[in-house]
Amino acid sequence: MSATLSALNGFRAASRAIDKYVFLRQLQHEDAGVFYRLLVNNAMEIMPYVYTPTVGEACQTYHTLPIAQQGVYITADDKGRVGEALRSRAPPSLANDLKVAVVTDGERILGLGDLGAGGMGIAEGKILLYSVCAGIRPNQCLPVCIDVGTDNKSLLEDPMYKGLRRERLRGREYDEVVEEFMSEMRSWQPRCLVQFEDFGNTNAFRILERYRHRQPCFNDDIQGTACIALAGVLSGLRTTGADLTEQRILFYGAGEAGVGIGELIAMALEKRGMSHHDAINRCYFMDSKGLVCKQRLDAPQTPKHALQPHKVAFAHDVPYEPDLLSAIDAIKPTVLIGVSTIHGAFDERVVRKMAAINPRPVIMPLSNPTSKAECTFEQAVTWTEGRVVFASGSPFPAMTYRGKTLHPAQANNAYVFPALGHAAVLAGAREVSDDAFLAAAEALSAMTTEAELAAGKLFPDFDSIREVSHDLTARVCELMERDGQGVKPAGVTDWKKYVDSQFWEPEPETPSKL
Ligand SMILES: O=C([O-])CC(=O)C(=O)O
Ligand SMILES: [Mg+2]
Repeated sequence: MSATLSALNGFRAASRAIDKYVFLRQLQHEDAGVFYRLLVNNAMEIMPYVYTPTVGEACQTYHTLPIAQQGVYITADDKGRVGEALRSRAPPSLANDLKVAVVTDGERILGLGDLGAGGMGIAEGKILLYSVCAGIRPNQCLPVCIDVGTDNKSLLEDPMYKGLRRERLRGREYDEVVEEFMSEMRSWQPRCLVQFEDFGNTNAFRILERYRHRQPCFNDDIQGTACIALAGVLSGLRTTGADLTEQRILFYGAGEAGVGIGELIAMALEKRGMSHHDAINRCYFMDSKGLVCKQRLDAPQTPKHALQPHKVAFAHDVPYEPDLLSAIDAIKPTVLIGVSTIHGAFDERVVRKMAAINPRPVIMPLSNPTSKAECTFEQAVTWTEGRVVFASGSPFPAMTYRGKTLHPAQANNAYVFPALGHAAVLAGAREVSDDAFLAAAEALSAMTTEAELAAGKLFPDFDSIREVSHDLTARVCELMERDGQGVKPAGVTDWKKYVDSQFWEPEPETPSKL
């Protein structure tokens, strides 16, 4: 039996999801060749165990797992010498050849909150997808966790916890650590991308604004999620035959994902001829205090209703609504997007209300992992009598309803961030603009076939992820060149051929191992 097949059997034999994760991580350490071949050849089956949702559990228990750390820790104690620490801890092969770093500070891991140094698991999980989906060589990739402490009390009290035992660094000192890190990354750029992952809301928006025009970087939770969600909405509308300009979109949750999606949808509407004001007015947000609206801007004297800066653009002149049901009644949304991390928030009354006002309600419970999803696929199908157009953040199984097999769509960021990142590297982009995310969303939706749409799949089959990423990478390179952000390397005439020549393939199985 081949080593890859025997590894596949071992993977399948592990019973719990976390055991499969540990099995794969040990394989990665012991035989990277077999590990990558296994992932590339079985992406759809294996992805949920190295990535969302299982990676969430791995981050929660990271310090207890029998796995070898792949990434590099930078800690608050490295302040003043972060660059040196990064260089000395990264594998020597990366010294002159680093293409992508995924960095987190562990403050908001998926919807699970502050997991401190356990956040390393998410950086290690996401970085794999650059190789498996978008063909960047594994030895040109680096996961990084900036450990500035944690505000998670149970971790601080856990004798096994290996991260810094202190409250999170904040303010100027925090910014200085990040600045030192980004400044060192500049020494590898422009042909090297930084992906920010799972930072807390306030830092995520601030850091992105500070660096997005300075060097090639993006935030996956704001921009990557926006891209895949917009692609899902566009495909959903292909299914129902409606137009984006006719939609009213209600977001339950107003953090990184929600605001990122709202801004990208507004850009898509502007491209279709709407004014900025009208476009922004199609997106409504609920946060934990109720509907985001102008009244809350005008009443800063009630601090419990005050709005954080990233929500202000969406504070429309509409009456305040205290809860989701009353907001649905008032706004009559055609699309409902869950980015709240509140399990079960789309309960039977909410989903039935969406079904009562829309012949084909678009419902997207995007919160991760599965335990945080606003509703399940089965609930959405049952409560809408099979009329829902559905995409979730974490995977759900297909189901039979009234004799028909229905497939859920998974709005998986993995469709977009690896391709966007690889494009930025190949085009030597000086920055990654929102136009690139908009173009990728439209292209990804257009790649979904009529047959896939008819089966409920709003995205191309995940088993074709390498072809999809290849195509997206080339298109985004073209756009970056056209917009003057990137350039063709000397001697290159055709982006598709160039992407092809740069697309890493895992080593084939050697005959001696057969
Ligand atoms: O990991 C995912 O699938 C999506 C994501 O970035 C998050 O939920 O933070
Ligand atoms: Mg994330």
